[in-house]
Amino acid sequence: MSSQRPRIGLTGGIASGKSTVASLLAERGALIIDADRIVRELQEPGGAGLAAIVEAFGPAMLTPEGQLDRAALGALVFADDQARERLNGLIHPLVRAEAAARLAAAPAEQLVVEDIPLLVETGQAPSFDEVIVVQAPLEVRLSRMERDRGMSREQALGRIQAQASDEERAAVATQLIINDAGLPELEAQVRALWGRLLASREG
Ligand SMILES: CC(C)(COP(=O)(O)OP(=O)(O)OC[C@H]1O[C@@H](n2cnc3c(N)ncnc32)[C@H](O)[C@@H]1O)[C@@H](O)C(=O)NCCC(=O)NCCS
Ligand SMILES: Nc1ncnc2c1ncn2[C@@H]1O[C@H](COP(=O)(O)OP(=O)(O)OP(=O)(O)O)[C@@H](O)[C@H]1O
Repeated sequence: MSSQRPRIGLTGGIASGKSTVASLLAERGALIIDADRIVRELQEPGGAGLAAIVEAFGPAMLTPEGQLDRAALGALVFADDQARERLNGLIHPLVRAEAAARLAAAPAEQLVVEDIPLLVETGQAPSFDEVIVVQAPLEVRLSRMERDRGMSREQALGRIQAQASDEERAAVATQLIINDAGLPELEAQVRALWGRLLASREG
């Protein structure tokens, strides 16, 4: 077995099925580093991310209990490119530092998959040996966002437009997962991918 662990990234547009793919890989033994989860931890009261957000956008971004008002910040940044870029500039360096620390601390024998929704947007693709891209049809993604997150179609489209296109992500993918059918079909693709990742590690 090679001693050098491959760097594996997992990405895809909002509601494409990334977290589902991450869970299926975790079931097979991958360690998942979840960028969205790191963001949420940084945004807890007392976290460096929340302090930076309040400094940049003001106390209107807090609920009366002192938590991040996600709806208020989301309404601002998904309607205003400049505000979103400012938020990204504050949060992304903190996320990268925390992800790097977790990667360094991971057991050497375990395959680590970094689930990073904005991997392509943040220009990180060249740092990865593998870029797994999950894609699902636009209509399916929109109805998931309306169903699961109670978003209007306009809000859902605003988020999709704040991200890279399917073509941009496909251009840097080493593995495309097309999530356009049911869970058994998705599982079959993940099983094949896992076999290839293990084989390339051993090869
Ligand atoms: C704006 C916030 C408060 C909205 O919170 P909310 O609970 O509504 O959404 P959540 O955090 O669950 O994000 C859901 C999805 O939205 C998309 N998204 C989130 N932030 C961004 C962004 N800055 N640009 C483009 N898409 C984004 C991603 O696909 C993400 O998976 C939150 O997304 C946030 O703090 N974003 C900034 C940090 C970031 O860039 N996160 C993305 C992954 S590193
Ligand atoms: N093949 C599938 N068949 C049925 N439901 C699916 C399938 N793939 C994903 N889903 C469902 O679609 C929803 C969105 O999937 P998931 O949370 O994995 O997407 P995501 O890309 O991680 O989303 P986000 O960007 O919002 O974090 C979930 O409710 C999930 O159970």
